Amino acid sequence: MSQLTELVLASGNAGKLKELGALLAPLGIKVHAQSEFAVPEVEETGLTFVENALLKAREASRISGLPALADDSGLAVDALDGRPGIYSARFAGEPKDDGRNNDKLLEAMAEVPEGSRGASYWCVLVLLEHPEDPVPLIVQADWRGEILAHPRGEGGFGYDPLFWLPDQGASAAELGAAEKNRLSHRGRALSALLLELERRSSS
Ligand SMILES: O=c1nc[nH]c2c1ncn2[C@H]1C[C@H](O)[C@@H](COP(=O)(O)OP(=O)(O)OP(=O)(O)O)O1
Ligand SMILES: [Mg+2]
Repeated sequence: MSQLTELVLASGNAGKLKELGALLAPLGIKVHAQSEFAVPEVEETGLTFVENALLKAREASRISGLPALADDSGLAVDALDGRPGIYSARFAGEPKDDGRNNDKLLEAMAEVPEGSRGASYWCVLVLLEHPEDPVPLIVQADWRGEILAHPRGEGGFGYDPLFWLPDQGASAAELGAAEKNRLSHRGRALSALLLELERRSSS
């Protein structure tokens, strides 16, 4: 890929925009929200994070005329056989709502004992140079934690108040923004994406 100086973030999620924007802006990459181009929310019909991220990136790139970065992510809970997974945003139905999703997760985990409450956040990032890009740059990363029995913290978004990090002694919603970005599935996926971009542009 030629030098990446400008892109559209193919997401309507304010939490993702904030986190990815904070990581990309210092690199001199001009980041546009897809709302600037009135990109509509695409139906996430894929069965994997990769497929859904591709759908979102392609639509945003097509409408904006810019390279597009999409994030499809979610929470896979061990005791729920990996649910809600790709359905994380719609776990409690439409319209999607973080509060109702968290309530539903607490309810689903009510009988699960301490020691069996492990879970992983997953983040897939897809970068398309243009809508017909045949070689999308694709990376994925996870973040291990445990599901709390009660919410803690005010930061982050989504399931963060229920995502406990034993090593930090904090929920994801109790971390500072920079610390979350350093540790998280999203922050680490973006590091991998930037490495791969670097490798491509220098070869
Ligand atoms: O760091 C995170 N902290 C908390 N929750 C998170 C995180 N990362 C993903 N999640 C949850 C939020 C949502 O329930 C689902 C993503 O769903 P996902 O379809 O990728 O995003 P979305 O619909 O909110 O926005 P969009 O598709 O426009 O990017 O996983
Ligand atoms: Mg979505």
